[in-house]
Amino acid sequence: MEAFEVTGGRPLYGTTKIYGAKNAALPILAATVMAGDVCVIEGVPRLQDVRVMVRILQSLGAQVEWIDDTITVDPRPIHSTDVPSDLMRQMRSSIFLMGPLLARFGEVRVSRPGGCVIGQRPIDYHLRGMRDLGAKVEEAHGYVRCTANRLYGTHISLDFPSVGATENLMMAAVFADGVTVLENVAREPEIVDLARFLEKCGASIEGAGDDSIRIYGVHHLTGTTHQVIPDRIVAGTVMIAAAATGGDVTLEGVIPSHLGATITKLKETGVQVIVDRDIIRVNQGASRLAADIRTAPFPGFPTDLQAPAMALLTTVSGTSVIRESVFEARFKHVNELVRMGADIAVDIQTAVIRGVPRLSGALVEASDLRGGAALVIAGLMAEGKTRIEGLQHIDRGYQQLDTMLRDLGADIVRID
Ligand SMILES: CC(=O)N[C@H]1[C@@H](OP(=O)(O)OP(=O)(O)OC[C@H]2O[C@@H](n3ccc(=O)[nH]c3=O)[C@H](O)[C@@H]2O)O[C@H](CO)[C@@H](O)[C@@H]1O
Ligand SMILES: C=C(OP(=O)(O)O)C(=O)O
Repeated sequence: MEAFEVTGGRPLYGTTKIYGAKNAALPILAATVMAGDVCVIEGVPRLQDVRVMVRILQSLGAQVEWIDDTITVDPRPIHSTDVPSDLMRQMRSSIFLMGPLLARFGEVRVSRPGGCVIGQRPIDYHLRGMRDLGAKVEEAHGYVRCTANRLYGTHISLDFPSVGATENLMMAAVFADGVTVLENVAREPEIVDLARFLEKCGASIEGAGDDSIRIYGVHHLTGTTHQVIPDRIVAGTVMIAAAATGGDVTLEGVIPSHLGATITKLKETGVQVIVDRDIIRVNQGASRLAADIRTAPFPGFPTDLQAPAMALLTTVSGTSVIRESVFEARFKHVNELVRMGADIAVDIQTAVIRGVPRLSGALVEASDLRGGAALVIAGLMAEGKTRIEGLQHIDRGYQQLDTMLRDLGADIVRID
């Protein structure tokens, strides 16, 4: 079993370039199945989830070539609309095949998707939306089958601005007859990136990035070339790691407006953050103050940075409160942080963190992606050695996190 071994106490210093976003690349790769010609997707991170998406596309019949950070998909030979259930189970993003396959072929068969276990994560908004667009949705034996001769534009209002449902329904509506209006939708930058990709292929979409999106149905998409946006969650993780170790790190190739809430919270803890075009520099200031965080859909503080932020707050002076308002069970890292000496009390979706002078290295286990990143940050902060197991979770979303941190001066090795 692979593990990270981290010896804490070394501030991170230097410059790092942020690669493309997993949560943008995955829906865009799924959307290529709707294109009538070859699509070239650039800036794709080398991650386990992307490998799974490539295998799904290949299993459907697409020709896929992956060289460095560029994936070329020829969707024309696709002949299957049945997504293999062993691949469905490996990540949440497998659900993104539902909208595009239904839109192009009028049918799709999927099983329930996997992904981080951070709550129940139902797919009811996706299914209800497909029904509203005119699809017949049948669920049996753990599979969902959607069929439709045609999809029809309609008004859909989400109960909660779900990122995945917004993306899936936006894709499904691209070939629907007439106009589809999606309301109370998510506004995450990854949704805007997906809309930009679809528009380059010939889709007609207005309002992505706002809470209401209009999709004017078209009959055909072409191929295109598209560069995926930088990963704001990886950027935020590195910023928090720099602050937590009292270092001085410059991030290149970022979009600072995607990180507004993260920058604000870091500044509240006394960290100096300097923004200059596509560069962010994080420099640990003199004070390390407590902060209260409430996660929320974009532009609020991202739930994906809740766990890394909690690691940072374990050793600031004073008491911090984190309220996780997006997922009902996203505190699995708490017990592991406590194992390292943190003082954290959880009441349902609220965590109260009382700052302690220092963490101490321990054997801990990641049970989800961002919780795993939090344990790595805690290891960098702690006295002595920390061994982090459960790397399969971390590798789903961070491209060689150990190498990236080692290049910034961290003492971290991957051991078998
Ligand atoms: C691949 C990807 O992009 N993953 C991101 C995406 O996940 P994902 O798209 O799964 O997250 P959602 O925005 O859909 O989930 C938000 C909330 O809505 C609920 N919900 C969602 C759909 C549904 O049909 N019914 C329902 O009740 C969820 O259980 C959750 O409580 O957005 C999350 C919220 O920013 C991020 O943490 C994930 O990193
Ligand atoms: C929760 C995440 O991923 P997924 O939705 O793929 O499980 C994440 O990226 O933090």
